[in-house]
Amino acid sequence: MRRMKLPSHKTKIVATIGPATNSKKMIKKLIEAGMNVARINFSHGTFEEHAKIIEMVREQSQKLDRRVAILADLPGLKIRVGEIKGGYVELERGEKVTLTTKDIEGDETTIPVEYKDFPKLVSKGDVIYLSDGYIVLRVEDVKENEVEAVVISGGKLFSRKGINIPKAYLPVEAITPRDIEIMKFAIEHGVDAIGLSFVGNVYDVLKAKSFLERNGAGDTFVIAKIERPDAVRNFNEILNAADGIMIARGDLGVEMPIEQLPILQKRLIRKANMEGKPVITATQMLVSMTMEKVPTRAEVTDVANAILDGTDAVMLSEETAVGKFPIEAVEMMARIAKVTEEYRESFGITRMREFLEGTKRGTIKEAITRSIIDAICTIGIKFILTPTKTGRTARLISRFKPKQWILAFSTREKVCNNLMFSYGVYPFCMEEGFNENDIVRLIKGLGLVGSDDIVLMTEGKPIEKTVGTNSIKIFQIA
Ligand SMILES: Nc1ncnc2c1ncn2[C@@H]1O[C@H](COP(=O)(O)OP(=O)(O)OP(=O)(O)O)[C@@H](O)[C@H]1O
Ligand SMILES: CC(=O)C(=O)O
Ligand SMILES: [K+]
Ligand SMILES: [Mg+2]
Repeated sequence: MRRMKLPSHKTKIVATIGPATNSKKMIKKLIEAGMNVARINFSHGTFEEHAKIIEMVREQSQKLDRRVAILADLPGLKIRVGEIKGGYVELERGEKVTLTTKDIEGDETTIPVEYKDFPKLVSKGDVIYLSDGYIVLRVEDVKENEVEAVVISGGKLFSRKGINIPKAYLPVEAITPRDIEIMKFAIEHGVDAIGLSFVGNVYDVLKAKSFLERNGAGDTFVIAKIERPDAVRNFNEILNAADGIMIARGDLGVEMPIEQLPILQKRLIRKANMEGKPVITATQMLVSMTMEKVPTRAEVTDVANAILDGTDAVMLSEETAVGKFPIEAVEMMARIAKVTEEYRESFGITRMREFLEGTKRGTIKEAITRSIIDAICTIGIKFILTPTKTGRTARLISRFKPKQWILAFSTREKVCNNLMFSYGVYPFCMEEGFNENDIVRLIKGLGLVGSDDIVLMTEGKPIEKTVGTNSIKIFQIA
């Protein structure tokens, strides 16, 4: 009998693949260390490189028999610095620099900006943030093709770093022509999920969703990245339309007063949890591990707190894309998750019940998933088994963060992959027409259950006008 071992952590780990990890060997190690979602940041690299990464992730995931979802993160409206001679320049306080829209190689005095209308976005006195706010400039003069500025806070500026002008009104659509090209590429390569950067309102999400649908990829997840104040203001509608959200703290921490981030993170996670939509907490979680083998105490605590806030997934960016210790960073997250999750039960269920208390969410699935929680608090249940068409039932159970694994069974590969964004859900891809006996046979065969174990299974028996999950049963394995 093949004995299967479930992962040691229920929190999902998203790792960005970059120059430090884009080889078969490193991808294999990332998966073994606990990576559940491979993120490709389309702001960097070429389609050729991206295609190779996708192929390697699929191949290694199959070889190791460990499911990994692929998230294509679009560049969106982010304005960026162009190429700089030698990779970076050192900007010093008080120096004058010219930001030009001409396509040149940058140096100490002239920095190229990859956005033609850049001078139209700023006026004298405006503050410009480079590299996630690490470097600050003030505008002195605006010309047709360039902006003169003075350095208020200096540092090393690397090629292709981001530019934020928090006050600027961006007149362009959140989904750029380049994003459309990338979505086409993503569809061709069967990517599971799209990360929509800088969404401002629900229409940005709906546009992306309808583009995917029109191109036969309506089952691709759309993760709305919350990284500007508009998105916070319009959060409820965005959440409603998106399949999941990412708290993109990098840009968010520049676009909004940074001290508001902790409370905002908690509020957004709570709302996403209540709707049963997966939420990823992103950026700088273990950033010191880009250079060091051991993270700071503050970083370890940040990961643990995000988990206690109710995040489904935690994300690594430069730590795994360009860092010196990518594997150690994933292993570190897995360790923090494992230990923290043991303490969350008293938090998770009680808290979610409190949140939902008094909210009338009159759907059958809502009632069913709430009663599952009653059941698992009453009797020792080994697993929650959920056959699912769209993954929705599994996600609604996942929001309570039960201590039992939620084993989800679906015939659709994409549905299974996208359950890799949800806390505590372990998906199995099944043959068309599978039934409840097939599920029991499978988990018995894998050694996940033995005789006398009690399991809970959700069911969807069509009756009258009702389709989808409409009942639960609790039974003992023979
Ligand atoms: N594929 C890559 N090639 C080169 N550098 C990369 C790559 N991926 C990430 N990086 C580096 O790691 C840093 C952090 O990664 P991250 O994915 O958060 O990107 P970002 O540029 O901050 O943008 P975004 O806000 O669009 O996600 C980047 O700024 C870049 O320096
Ligand atoms: C991930 C990302 O885009 C950010 O933190 O800004
Ligand atoms: K991006
Ligand atoms: Mg961002």
